[in-house]
This record gives sequence, C-alpha cells and structure tokens, in this order.
Amino acid sequence: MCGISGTYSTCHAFPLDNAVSSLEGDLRASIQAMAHRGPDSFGTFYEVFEGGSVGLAHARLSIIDIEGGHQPLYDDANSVHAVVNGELYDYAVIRKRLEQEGCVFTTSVDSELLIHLYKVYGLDSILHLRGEFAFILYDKQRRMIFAARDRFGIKPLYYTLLDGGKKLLLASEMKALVPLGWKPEWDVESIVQLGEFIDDRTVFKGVYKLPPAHQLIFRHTGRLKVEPYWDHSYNSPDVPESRSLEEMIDGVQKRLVDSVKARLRSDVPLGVYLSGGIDSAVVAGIASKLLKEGSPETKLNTFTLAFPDRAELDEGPIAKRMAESIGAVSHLITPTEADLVSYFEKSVYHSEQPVHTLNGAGKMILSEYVRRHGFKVVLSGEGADEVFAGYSFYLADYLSAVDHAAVDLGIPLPTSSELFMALKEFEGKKLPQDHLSLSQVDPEATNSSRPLGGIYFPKVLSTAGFDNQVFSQDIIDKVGSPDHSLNIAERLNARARTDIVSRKYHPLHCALHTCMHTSLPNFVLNLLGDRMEMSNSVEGRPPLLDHHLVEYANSLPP
Ligand SMILES: Nc1ncnc2c1ncn2[C@@H]1O[C@H](COP(=O)(O)OP(=O)(O)OP(=O)(O)O)[C@@H](O)[C@H]1O
Ligand SMILES: NC(=O)CC[C@H](N)C(=O)O
Repeated sequence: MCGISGTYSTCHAFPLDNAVSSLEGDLRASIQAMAHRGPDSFGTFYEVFEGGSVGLAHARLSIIDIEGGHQPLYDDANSVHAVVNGELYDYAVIRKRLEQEGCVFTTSVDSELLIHLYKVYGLDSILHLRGEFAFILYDKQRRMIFAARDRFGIKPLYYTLLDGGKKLLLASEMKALVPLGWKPEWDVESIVQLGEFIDDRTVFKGVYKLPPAHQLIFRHTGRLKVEPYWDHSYNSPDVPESRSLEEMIDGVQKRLVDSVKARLRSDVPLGVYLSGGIDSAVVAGIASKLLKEGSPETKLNTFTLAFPDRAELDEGPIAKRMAESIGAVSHLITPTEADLVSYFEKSVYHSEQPVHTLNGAGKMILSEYVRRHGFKVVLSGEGADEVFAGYSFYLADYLSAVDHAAVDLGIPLPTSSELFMALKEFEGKKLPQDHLSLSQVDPEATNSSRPLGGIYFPKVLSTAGFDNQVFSQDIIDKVGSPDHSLNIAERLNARARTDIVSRKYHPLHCALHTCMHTSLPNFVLNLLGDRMEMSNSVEGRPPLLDHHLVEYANSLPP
C-alpha cells in the first residue's frame, strides 16, 4: 500500500514564490511522516494560483509496474491529477474498454485506471472500481477535489477542514496532517463515546475518517460534500428464496475463486496470512491451486503467528498441517509475551486509536517477519466473519425471527416458539469471544434502550467498550454518561437506521449491516489490518471483502 495526502486551500497565498516553496516543503514532510507506507519512491504535485493552492503527495510501495507506476498520476492535458493507495482489479478488461473509447495509457500500473475512468465517467468513475483503495483526485478545470474510499474501509483516509472551512486536508494517516498545518487536540467526547470505533469520528477534534463506500467532494467555493456511493442491502425476509442450495453454494464458490484470482495479480512476492480457521484456509487453498495451475512447481508461502507455549491459543500446528495439505510452505512466527509487550506502544502509534489488546502488536510482528523475508503482499481471511456471520454472538439475532426466506430450501426450520427457547438457552451461555457478553443484554428492556429495533448486535458490541469508571467524574459531567449501544445505533446513517428499524431485513442481516459500518472498518480493518501491515510496508488484500462476492452473500437467506 501507499501513503497519500493532499491539501486544497481557497485562501489567497501571496507572495507566490514563498507559497510554492512552503507548500512543497509541507507536502514532503507530510509524506515523510508516512514513509513506512511506501518507502520505494516519493512524488508530489502542487500548484499555487490566484485565490488558492492545491497539493498532492504520494509515498509508493511499488506492487504493479515497478518501473513505470510512479505517482502522482496525471492526464495528457495536465488537468486531472491523482494519488491512489491500493489495488484496482479487473485492470485488463477495464483498460481494454477505455482504450476502445480512445484513452491512451502511459503505464501498466492499475492506479492509472482512475485517471481515465474519471475523464470518461466523471464522478461515476467510482462505480467502476473494484478492490481496496483510497484516492485523492484534483480536477483543475472544475477546481475540485474528489476523494473516495473502498466499499469496506480496507484502506484508510482522514480529512479535516482548517481556516474556517477554507482549507481541506486529507491523508492516509493522521500524523501526515500535522506538517500540512493541522494542530491535534483531543476530542474528549468522541473518546468517551467510542467515536473512534463506532462512527466517523477519531480521537482528535475535527478530524474525520471518510467512511467506507463514501466519496468526498470539495469545491473552490468551500463547499464540502461527503456522501455514500454504495451500501449493503439484503433481500426481504418474507420472500421465499427461489434458488436451490446447490446453486447458492456454487454462486459463492465461483465469486470467491474469482476474487482470489484477481488478488493474485502482483509483480512482487505474495503470501497468505494463515491462521487456524476456515477463512484463511479457504483463501490459501484457492490461491495455492490457482498458482499451481499456472505453474505446478510454484509453492505458496503461508505465514502464521504461533504460540507454542499457550496450547489453547496456538494456531501453529493446524496451520502447518493445512499448509502441508495444499502443498504450501509454512512459516511459523513465535513471539514471546515480552515481544508482544514491547511492540504494544508501536501498535498504538501506527493505529492512531485506543488499543486495549496485544492483537495489533502480534500482527505487527507478523508483518515485520513477512517484509524481512522479501514479501510485500499478503492475502488474508479478514471480513469473512462479518460477511458470513461467523461470530457466535450473531446467533442471538439469527434466533430472533423465523427465516421465512428459507422455507422452500428443504431445511427443517424451527417454529417461533422453538426459536424463543433456543434463544433463552443461548443467552445463558458463555461466548467464545469472551471479551463480549450476551448476559449483559436485556432483550426486555424499555424502548429507549432498544436501539435499532432491539437487535442484539449493538448491545453485544457495546460490552467491549470502556467502562464509565475509566473516566473522571468531571469528564462524564461535561459530555454525559455514555450509552454505547445507543451511540452505535444513533451514529449509523439515517437511511441504514430506517431500514433496520422497519425490519426491512431479517435481524441477522440488520446485525451484519451494523457491523459493516462499525467494528469491521474501525477496528478489524484498521488496527488488525492495514495499519499493522503498513507499519512494515506490507500490502494486505482480503479476498472475502470483494464487493461482487459480498453482494451475492448479502442476497442469501439468513
Ligand atoms: N495467528 C495468525 N497467524 C496468521 N494470520 C492470522 C492470525 N490470526 C489472524 N490472522 C489473519 O487475519 C485474518 C482474520 O483473523 P481473525 O482472527 O479475525 O479471523 P478468524 O475467523 O479466526 O480467521 P480464520 O478462520 O482464518 O482463522 C485471518 O483469516 C488470517 O488471515
Ligand atoms: N501500494 C500501493 O498502494 C500500490 C499502488 C499501485 N497499485 C502500485 O503498484 O504502485
């Protein structure tokens, strides 16, 4: 992955010469702050004009077209400039189509697609993008910044407004905003309310994450617009499914194989993060098979964080057996507890969010090993639990309503009273995810504490939040006592809330929808994904989070 940053100011900047050299210096310092994201090359574009200035900066981790793919990118008329972080798939097909429309490509790097797509489709270009990405594009003629983030929030992008809204700053990491003029200040309300984990806030005042599947437009008039270009949707819970089970299994398999295949495109060595479960095993199995189809001697490299002294946690032996069974090479990395502790502080610095586990430190040690052994790209099983309801606590929402959509599938379905009994029994059980709790969830609570139509997910997720006792009384007096499950519900966009509360979807789908907008992008993909990988210049690609696959999975009955 790369690091990108950008600035657009609608303030007069004179004298011009001084403004140019200070802008250039600021951009260089900004990119330097994220040099770990892209140590291979650096590039800037900047322009000072009457009534404002614009700057883009890029730190490159070269993956595709190593020689030719430097950024910022620009069109032949020099009127569109862009910096892109991430991978855009379906390159060959889209390029061919664009060439038929008269576009002339100057490199073979996937990122160049954005420039031509924008020239042909304007803002609709975003709908043609498949992959994990964040970009900032400047349209000189329209004096406009257009930025966006992938559908799941795999790649980060932060923004803030300065000078009373006259200056926009954007960057992959918040530390890169400082050289551009931003002065950090804690956002105590956001910290108390878990804004970092549940919505677009960060721990700093005035700095926001561009939410997943959102685009940002900033015009010379100072008008800022942030809006979604895509969202998850699910079928009606009352309409019986007409596809057979076999058809649906084939549908998932076909899209999953296609997703892994797209993500094997790389001009540098690539491996798989293999843990002990089915998610990464599926990815590794498909990747190994596809590689061997291309060249039978090729061996996939798998990387596993193992804890031989803690048998109950250790995924090493099963991952090793899995690697052997698919003809892959297994690398086991075995950090000690002291190693994890010594990486903790760095994991906070790189994730830029409150961290209360050593998981991030583990992931950082893993990516450090991967990079040291010459690999720049890893495929992972991230997102599978969120797309396919893998966490045990989802069972509560699944059991909350009869699955009418499945009536014709030939699977014996429980009646509503059987569901009710199963739910009661489940509520009393300890969850394997022991940092979360179902027992604290009271489904009989009054209306005001039944956000999102009473689904379990916000309440289960809120039990992972900080206890009120963490904060001093004067802070609580100032910002109010936080109710995390209410916050989770209220910070979802209004459209999503309406769909959920009106029971347009089955409660399980409502829970998955909520997770896609909260813990997946803000915790899993940030702390455990991109930021720990990029701290060591390793690009992560999660094939389970491909929008063709996810749209299909979302269409399946609960
Ligand atoms: N110990 C580990 N070693 C290597 N990779 C890991 C490890 N733990 C997690 N990962 C990577 O991160 C992904 C998400 O991990 P997480 O623990 O959230 O999911 P999981 O459902 O347990 O995954 P899986 O079913 O693959 O074990 C995994 O699929 C894997 O690619
Ligand atoms: N690391 C990245 O974000 C890669 C950007 C682009 N795909 C390249 O190979 O240069």
